[in-house]
Amino acid sequence: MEILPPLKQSGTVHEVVLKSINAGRAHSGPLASQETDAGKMEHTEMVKPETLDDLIQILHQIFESDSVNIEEVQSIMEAYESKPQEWKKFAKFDQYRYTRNLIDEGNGKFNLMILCWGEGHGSSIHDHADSHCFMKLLQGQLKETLFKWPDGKMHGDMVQKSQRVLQENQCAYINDSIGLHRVENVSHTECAASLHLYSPPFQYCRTFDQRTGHKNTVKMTFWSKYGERTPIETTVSQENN
Ligand SMILES: N[C@@H](CS(=O)O)C(=O)O
Ligand SMILES: [Fe+2]
Repeated sequence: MEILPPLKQSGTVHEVVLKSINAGRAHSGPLASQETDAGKMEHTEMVKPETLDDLIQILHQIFESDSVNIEEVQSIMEAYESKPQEWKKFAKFDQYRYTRNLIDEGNGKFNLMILCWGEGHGSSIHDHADSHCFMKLLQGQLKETLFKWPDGKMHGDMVQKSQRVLQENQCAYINDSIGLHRVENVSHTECAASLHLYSPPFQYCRTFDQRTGHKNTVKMTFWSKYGERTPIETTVSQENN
């Protein structure tokens, strides 16, 4: 089994220092980096989001900028300690499939949503439409299996690159250059909830048949938006992938 590629390729040592949100923010925004004498140790001061609302506010600030620092977003999302009472109003489960529940449209820069996974629920193998995808575990565990893009002259199953189990509060990252993935709640007794941030937002993605590598474009819909069930007439049969 292979470890997922590091997000940061440089030789710089990166240290994240958590600050309380009340301790005041650096002028440059939620995260400020500085080099030491050696020029190798990079210290990062980061505001720790105390609540989900804090986290959303910080994400809005970060995404005001045109360039996204993947590590920064991942660290901020990981630093939020999941408290179910803060997000349970968005977490709506379905008996048959995982649900996608929109929380925030991030000023058009990102979509933030909670995905609710019942026992045994999973996604098909899919891409992320050239967007950044951050996925933080709010409750339970999820298994993520990473696949290579099919190369057209495939014989047999799609090639699996790695597999890992994400634990509560961990935040994973994927984009199309890293590969494709499938996410599953393999537990037969526990449900799971995950917080996903996609930037830029997207409505369509492609799903892949594990045996043949054949792909399909699917429209992704929301089971609920801002805590309200999406009206039935606007939901199509394909609720998710
Ligand atoms: N990317 C999937 C969820 S997951 O399996 O990462 C979605 O947005 O529905
Ligand atoms: Fe995904």
